[in-house]
Amino acid sequence: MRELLVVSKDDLTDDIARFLSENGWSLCYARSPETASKLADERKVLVGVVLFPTSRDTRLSAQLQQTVAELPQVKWIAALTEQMLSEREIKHFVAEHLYDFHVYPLEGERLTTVLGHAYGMARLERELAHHQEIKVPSRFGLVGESPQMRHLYRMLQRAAESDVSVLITGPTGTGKELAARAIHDHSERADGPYVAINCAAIPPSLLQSELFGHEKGSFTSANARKSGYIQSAAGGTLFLDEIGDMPMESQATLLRFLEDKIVTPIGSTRGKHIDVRILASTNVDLEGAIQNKRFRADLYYRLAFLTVETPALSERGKDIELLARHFLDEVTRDAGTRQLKIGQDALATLLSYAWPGNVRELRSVIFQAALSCEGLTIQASDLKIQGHPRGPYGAHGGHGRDAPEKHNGASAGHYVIGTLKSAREESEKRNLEYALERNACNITRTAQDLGVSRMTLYRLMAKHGVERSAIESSN
Ligand SMILES: Nc1ncnc2c1ncn2[C@@H]1O[C@H](COP(=O)(O)OP(=O)(O)OP(=O)(O)O)[C@@H](O)[C@H]1O
Repeated sequence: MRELLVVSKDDLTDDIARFLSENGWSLCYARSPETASKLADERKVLVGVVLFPTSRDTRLSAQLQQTVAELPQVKWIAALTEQMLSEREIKHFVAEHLYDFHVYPLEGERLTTVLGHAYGMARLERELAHHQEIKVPSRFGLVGESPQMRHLYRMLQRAAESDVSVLITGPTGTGKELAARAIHDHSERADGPYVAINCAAIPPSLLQSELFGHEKGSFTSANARKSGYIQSAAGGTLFLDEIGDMPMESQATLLRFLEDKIVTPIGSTRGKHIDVRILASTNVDLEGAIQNKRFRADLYYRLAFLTVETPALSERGKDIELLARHFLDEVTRDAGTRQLKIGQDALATLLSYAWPGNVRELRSVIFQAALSCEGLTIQASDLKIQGHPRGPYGAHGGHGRDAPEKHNGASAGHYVIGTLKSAREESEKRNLEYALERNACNITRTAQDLGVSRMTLYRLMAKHGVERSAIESSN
């Protein structure tokens, strides 16, 4: 049986319902956008019918349109009146959101033919989506085939085969953390623990005890004995992200540990041998930090037995397209958007942009575009990037980098509206962030809290550039 979601105030007439079930359709009804979204998720519905009222009911009609717009992964067929079809707003709605429409009165034969086509198309798209996922190749969990990435894979392989400390360098958002994980996963320690800590996120006064542990009573708030991250990573790998932010005091203790592999918790006199491999990463120039006496040279040499560099995205050429497709697959899978394509103009924009935020920025641009795109193809205008074209002199040079934001031609009158609008937008964003925080970033609960569907929540997050990870890590 094929699932058919029926969104309507009233049930289908008995004879139509019977005809549909005789033709292999199992009906489920939704009277509200929330139920429709729940059913579509739970039953993985591919096709839906929306029954508009036969006499004028603006409120109901708007609600039905909202339901359809919020479930773009479903192929919709609407039943409506001849009179509705003459309305401009409805024409737009039909063109943008529907697979097909059916003018009242409903006829079983005609309806099942259209439903059959819609179902066939939905299945085909799903299969293609599956193939496309496979087509984007990844190695070590990383996407990219450029010479720069091939070099990185060779270095990762070398790092995985040895057991020395590795320093991973590269600009922000280039995949240093993924690289660290890849080294661990392909090393002999893969079955052991992988513990990652961000040195910049732990207050300097706590880092020492977090890393090495402490005895009960060793300092005012040490109510109980606690083992540190190094000990939790015993037999595996400890990844120290943003090592450049490690305070000098902890640097000295870490250096001692790297020399003798003995951990002595704060307040203890007894050291313990721990077998752990250290990987570290930085996006600041450590050599400069050494010159400025903010980083110990001896620690640097201990950490950088091997160095692995993750390249800036702007140096990876066509990888940008591969990564964009990879993230499009990810958003389709996670947020249930329909299968989208990247248009030629959008691709040209992606390829010519300087990507100061690198892969992380590309991911967020693709997510935002996918969630806000109205049609089936992402256009350049869907990409929220401005002001950083690469210009004629290569990736980071040239005049393009600091190009002013696009002028929107706002007059004084527009400006007032603009400020009111931006105040509203700001408060929407704040509410969204608070709700996510209140609900520990759980999407279903946050959506319920705000009284919107999950899809709308994803759209709002994309619109305001709010990322779950940012909220989680600020807690
Ligand atoms: N080659 C890649 N293929 C697929 N996804 C990638 C790739 N590189 C980075 N990413 C994704 O980009 C985002 C940023 O990556 P990551 O956190 O590893 O960067 P980073 O260099 O450690 O950043 P930072 O310097 O800010 O700590 C993540 O979502 C990651 O999954």
